[in-house]
Amino acid sequence: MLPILKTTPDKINDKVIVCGDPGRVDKISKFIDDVEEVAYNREYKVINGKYNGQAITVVSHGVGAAGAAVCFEEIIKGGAKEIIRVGTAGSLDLKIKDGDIVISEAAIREDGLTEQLIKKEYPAVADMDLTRNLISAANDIADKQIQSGIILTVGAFYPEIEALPNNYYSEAGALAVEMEASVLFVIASLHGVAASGIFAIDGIAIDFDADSYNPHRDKVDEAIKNSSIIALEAITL
Ligand SMILES: O=P(O)(O)O[C@H]1O[C@H](CO)[C@@H](O)[C@H]1O
Ligand SMILES: O=c1cc[nH]c(=O)[nH]1
Repeated sequence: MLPILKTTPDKINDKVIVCGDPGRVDKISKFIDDVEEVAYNREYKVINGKYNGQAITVVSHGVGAAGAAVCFEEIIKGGAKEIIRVGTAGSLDLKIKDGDIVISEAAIREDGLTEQLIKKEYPAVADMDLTRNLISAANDIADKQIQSGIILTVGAFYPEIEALPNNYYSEAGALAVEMEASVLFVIASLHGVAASGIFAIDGIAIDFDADSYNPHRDKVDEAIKNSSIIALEAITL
């Protein structure tokens, strides 16, 4: 039993797409054949289906490191061998705008969780082959140029007395910020599982202004749709 996903290991396919929002699982399911809802417990919605004739699982992991880590550990226990995260992220580079797409080669471990699993010196890197597949599928599908590079994973979404470290890592060349990729890459690497990520940009997150954050716009939806198709192509190449 996978107690928090509330399903059994035989329901998890080798190829898994993960995303934060359970609603995005439904959107991705529109591109998949023979869709079967497997489980829906807490923020974790699990569906199975086929893409390019190959068995695929799609799972939501919610917002933030701790809940996502539970999902990643359980899908790997269930037998996942290749995992791609389809997410949204804020831009840390003024040349990368709303509706653009970023592919992650590695993630900075400001997630607040993975240091409880392994020392911070251990890198959070994406699998090279899956990342290459994403870049190649993106070049075939998207009509805009797609950037790939290092992204930032942070534990907090809303800053308080302390600011988010967005500007610091922007200066260091990070392309975008989100909240789960480093967790995925560390846990996947520790288990010898391949993982990568693709992100729809939903705003500029340099001098992050949480009050103006609004991912619910057509150009972001379009980038999420394209990212989903690119991920499905990449994982079945
Ligand atoms: O759109 P998702 O996949 O949830 O990704 C991003 O959006 C959420 C914040 O709104 C965080 O989970 C962040 O990583
Ligand atoms: O964590 C996130 C996700 C999307 N956009 C942001 O600015 N931050």
